[in-house]
Amino acid sequence: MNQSKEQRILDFVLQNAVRGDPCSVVDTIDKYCSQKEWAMNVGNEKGIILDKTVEEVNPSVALELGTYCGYSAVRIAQLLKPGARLLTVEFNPKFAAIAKQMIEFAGVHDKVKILEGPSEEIIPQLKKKYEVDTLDFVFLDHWKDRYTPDTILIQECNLLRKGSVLLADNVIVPGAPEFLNYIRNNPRFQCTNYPSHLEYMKVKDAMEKAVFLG
Ligand SMILES: Cc1ncnc2c1ncn2[C@@H]1O[C@H](/C=C/CNC(=O)c2cc(-c3ccc(F)cc3)cc(O)c2O)C[C@H]1O
Ligand SMILES: [Mg+2]
Repeated sequence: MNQSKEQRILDFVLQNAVRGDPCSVVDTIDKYCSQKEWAMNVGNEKGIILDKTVEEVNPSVALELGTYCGYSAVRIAQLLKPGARLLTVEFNPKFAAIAKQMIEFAGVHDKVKILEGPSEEIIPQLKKKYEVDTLDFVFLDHWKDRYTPDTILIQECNLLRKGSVLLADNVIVPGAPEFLNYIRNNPRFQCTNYPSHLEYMKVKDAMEKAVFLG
């Protein structure tokens, strides 16, 4: 049975990266996806924006929507303080299995929990089933038409506190126009746009940061 692209990315990491070294895992995925096969990892240019935001927030509890191969989960996890945790949501079991192996190889599995299922089912379970009080940081990188409904759902589930930070990938390409309209016109959020480029390409993209004002 021929391999998937995601399996080829994982195999390349297992053969070329350094076990237990998150940086080498991230760099190895970037090497593969820039030289061999493009894939929708946040990439290094937008990854630096992600890193700076995570360092600024220094979250105790972080949520990621759209794990995919685990690239951004590894980036986020390596920046977390002791005792802090990342919950990452992925509904494709094949991607979840790849990401699990990627995260374990990187040595950050004690900080990351992959929650398998659709975000609209997982988000309402965060408080009771996953013992979340509030979310300090949310990275949105799943289907772009889910950014708005899930941001609304997160608020309805009382998961944000004053100062919680949302960071959304791809607000230019593929684009999340409805989300930008919603979040920029919502007085409960303070928004900042970070122009960048699509991962591994010269195409313009951007990330949007939204701070919840309470
Ligand atoms: C609702 C829900 N719940 C749980 N997991 C969910 C979910 N929706 C998607 N997911 C999971 O997240 C991942 C999906 C991410 C969607 N991301 C994208 O579609 C995406 C697409 C591009 C892109 C840009 C230019 C092009 F020409 C082509 C593609 C670039 C990116 O950075 C992306 O994140 C995998 C999927 O199984
Ligand atoms: Mg993305």
